[in-house]
Amino acid sequence: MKIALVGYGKMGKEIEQILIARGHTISLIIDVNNTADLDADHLRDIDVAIEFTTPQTAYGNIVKCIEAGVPVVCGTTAWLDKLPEVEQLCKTKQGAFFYASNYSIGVNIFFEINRYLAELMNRFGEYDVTIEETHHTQKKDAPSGTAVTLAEGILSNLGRKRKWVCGTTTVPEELEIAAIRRSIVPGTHTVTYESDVDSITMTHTAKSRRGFALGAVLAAEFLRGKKGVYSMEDLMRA
Ligand SMILES: NC(=O)C1=CN([C@@H]2O[C@H](COP(=O)(O)OP(=O)(O)OC[C@H]3O[C@@H](n4cnc5c(N)ncnc54)[C@H](OP(=O)(O)O)[C@@H]3O)[C@@H](O)[C@H]2O)C=CC1
Ligand SMILES: O=C(O)C1=N[C@H](C(=O)O)C[C@H](O)C1
Repeated sequence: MKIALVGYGKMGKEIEQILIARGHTISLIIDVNNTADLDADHLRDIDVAIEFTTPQTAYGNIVKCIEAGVPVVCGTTAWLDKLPEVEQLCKTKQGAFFYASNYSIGVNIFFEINRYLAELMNRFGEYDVTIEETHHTQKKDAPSGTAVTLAEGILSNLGRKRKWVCGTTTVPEELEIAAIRRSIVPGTHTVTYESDVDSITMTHTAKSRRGFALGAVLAAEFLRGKKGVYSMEDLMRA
């Protein structure tokens, strides 16, 4: 496939290595210095654009690609208030869009266990639940997109929690997310259920960015030739 890499930071460079290893061609690289090149002319022969930039720039980049008729795989976090607009644009333009807060296969298995455990815990009110995420100090957003997805999985399955908060809370209906920034950690997420007598802890630890990058390339291969909006649940069940 001919790929446009939109964002050439830590993830853009990791994805480039996986693309080359899987025989794809990187036909266009857009970074902060050449955003004007993200237009229909430069995107003409591109099969899929892979977007990993910043919370402030992702939405604009996605719109430009979809308007140019190019399918987009996006991994950028903390812009999702605009997701309904992207979904609408996809319908209007017959476009294709794939989003995941985390492209690692292991995390997506973890998401499924998280939803199942939350449902099970409805019967056991003596357990309180919290989320903790740890990332490198260059990360721009908090909590992580992955922690938000974990929180949403708990909120939609565990009746006694109403909303998530980033930081500490003493309100029983609030789900606490602790966001820790430490050196070079690629991404660690822990869900803990705690009662007076014991605790249950589930942790996913990314050993590097390779798992995120591989998942994003698998998503690009999945999206080629499709129309509509997709997620890792579609990819994992394909
Ligand atoms: N879904 C997933 O699996 C994963 C998601 N992420 C998310 O992906 C995003 C990027 O992460 P990461 O690569 O680590 O971050 P980096 O900061 O390393 O890379 C982002 C890059 O985008 C560039 N950039 C800024 N503005 C634009 C623009 N308008 N167009 C194109 N490029 C631009 C930045 O340039 P400059 O630095 O010069 O401003 C930088 O090189 C984050 O939101 C992160 O949370 C990360 C890992 C996995
Ligand atoms: O910024 C990162 O590095 C990561 N961002 C994603 C997130 O916000 O969840 C995914 C992963 O944890 C790494």
